[in-house]
Amino acid sequence: MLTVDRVEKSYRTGGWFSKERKQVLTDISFTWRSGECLGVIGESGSGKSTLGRLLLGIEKPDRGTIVWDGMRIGDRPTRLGSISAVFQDYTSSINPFYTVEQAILEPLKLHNKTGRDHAFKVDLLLHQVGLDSTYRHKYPHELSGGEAQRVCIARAVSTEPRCILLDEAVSSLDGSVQFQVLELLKHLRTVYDMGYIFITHDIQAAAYICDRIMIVRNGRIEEIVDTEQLHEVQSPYAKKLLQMVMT
Ligand SMILES: Nc1ncnc2c1ncn2[C@@H]1O[C@H](COP(=O)(O)OP(=O)(O)OP(=O)(O)O)[C@@H](O)[C@H]1O
Repeated sequence: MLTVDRVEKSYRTGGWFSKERKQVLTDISFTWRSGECLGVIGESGSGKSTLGRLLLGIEKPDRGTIVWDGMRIGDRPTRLGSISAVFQDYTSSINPFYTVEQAILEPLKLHNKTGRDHAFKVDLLLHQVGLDSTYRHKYPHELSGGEAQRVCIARAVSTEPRCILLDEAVSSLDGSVQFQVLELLKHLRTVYDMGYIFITHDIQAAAYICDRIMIVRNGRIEEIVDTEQLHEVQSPYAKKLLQMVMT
């Protein structure tokens, strides 16, 4: 379980010596339950990716705590094997000089988990994301957007984390490919018994894959709602956001 308690985050604006700061996240508290898919939706600039970086321990909050099963997510041993990530920009997510096999093995090496059976493991992961063994020796520039994102997903899954944070992971893909990757994520979730934190501005994609949806506005949580009750959101902002996509 991931518990976020009264998290605040601001960034310095202006130059190095400026004392002015922009508040990006304010009083963020919620819980991610093991195995669930929690959507985080909001308009551009609402602080979704900043929240994602804090949840991954890449950045620290100014105030508040983020705790994974009682341990701080900022501590490397806590997050290794617990949470991994897939980002929107799949082209820069993979080292251009790495083959697909090297890219997939990278996190396993970090975990000292590369055994003699690594070729088998890569084949299995490729198969699970819908790619065949011939992809092992390809380079990123030889992949389509959908294929590259599948490789990123295989890499995120390789260490068998309990949660994958997906930050706009399907947003750059076109319609049918987006749908295929959402289907793949649904499938992998059952195979690996894991959950997701699904950051997106796309309510429809979130509604398709998520159990609960957290609506973020100007760095604050506006509302958290079960996806089944999405049409019953309470706050005027959430209602407006929904109307915009439903019409
Ligand atoms: N490292 C940083 N330094 C300064 N300001 C930042 C930094 N990262 C984010 N911000 C600011 O924080 C605000 C929220 O950005 P963030 O990327 O978290 O929003 P978002 O909801 O993910 O937006 P988008 O959907 O467009 O990616 C923005 O105003 C952004 O300019």
